[in-house]
Amino acid sequence: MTASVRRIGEEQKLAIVVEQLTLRRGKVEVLRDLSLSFRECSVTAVVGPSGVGKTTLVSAINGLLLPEKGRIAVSGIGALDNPAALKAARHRIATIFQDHALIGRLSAIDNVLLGLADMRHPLSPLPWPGELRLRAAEALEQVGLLDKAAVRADQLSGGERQRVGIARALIRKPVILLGDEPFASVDPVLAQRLAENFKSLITKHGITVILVLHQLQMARALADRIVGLSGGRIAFDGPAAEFDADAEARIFSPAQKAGSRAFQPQEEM
Ligand SMILES: Nc1ncnc2c1ncn2[C@@H]1O[C@H](COP(=O)(O)OP(=O)(O)OP(=O)(O)O)[C@@H](O)[C@H]1O
Repeated sequence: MTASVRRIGEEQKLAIVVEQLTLRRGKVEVLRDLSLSFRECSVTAVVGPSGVGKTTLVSAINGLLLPEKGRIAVSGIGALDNPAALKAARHRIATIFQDHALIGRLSAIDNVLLGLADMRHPLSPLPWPGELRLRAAEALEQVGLLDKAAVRADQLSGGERQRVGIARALIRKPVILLGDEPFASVDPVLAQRLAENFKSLITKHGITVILVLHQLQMARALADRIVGLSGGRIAFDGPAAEFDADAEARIFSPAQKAGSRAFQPQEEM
């Protein structure tokens, strides 16, 4: 066992340790020898050009992608390298997905309850118990959507669906919350409100949060720390307040700022 993975049991302040992580998607090596750790109750924004591997990193932390090399350890669980650890991680980590991943024909509240799907048989015909419905209603209230609880997800706006996705993550009372562009489809004014509400929720519940964010203004406002990825590696790692124009330029080349994909991941030899 390597030093930083051992440290997770001893150093309570670390919630997650990523150590020398290398991950390939198809034939492309997306993340290369990446090491970083996340302190408990911290809010980290992961930024970088399109295709740089932000989603890949989040998917590795929530156990959806297994590292090819290196390891990921979560406080209280240890390395996520066996089925028992991955199962335990699923109980502690919740993820808000980029595409919301809602079921259109189900109501908002039933979609929120899907966050607890592992608590009962997936084909159970029984209604959800009252106390869990109450918990779902509370989660909807936290994102300001209680009045839409009975509305089908496919009749909600993009921003409302996004908020249902956030409520579905919150209902799990996660210790670690991962978000892949959680405010992407919300208009800027609502995104600002939602982000403020979100920040007070995570502060209140002492959750360790890692968010992939495209909007740098949002990253600076929401996060304590920014991690900037470029070329499969960490190009910036520091307090959000220090993520200045130079750091931004280092990560986003002018071509990428204009929307083209200048980043070319290293092809397999
Ligand atoms: N299922 C997959 N199979 C093969 N390659 C993939 C797969 N998913 C992603 N990739 C590739 O892996 C690389 C990293 O993708 P990833 O989604 O992690 O990037 P990202 O930084 O989150 O991008 P974006 O900001 O556009 O969401 C990209 O080059 C992408 O094309």
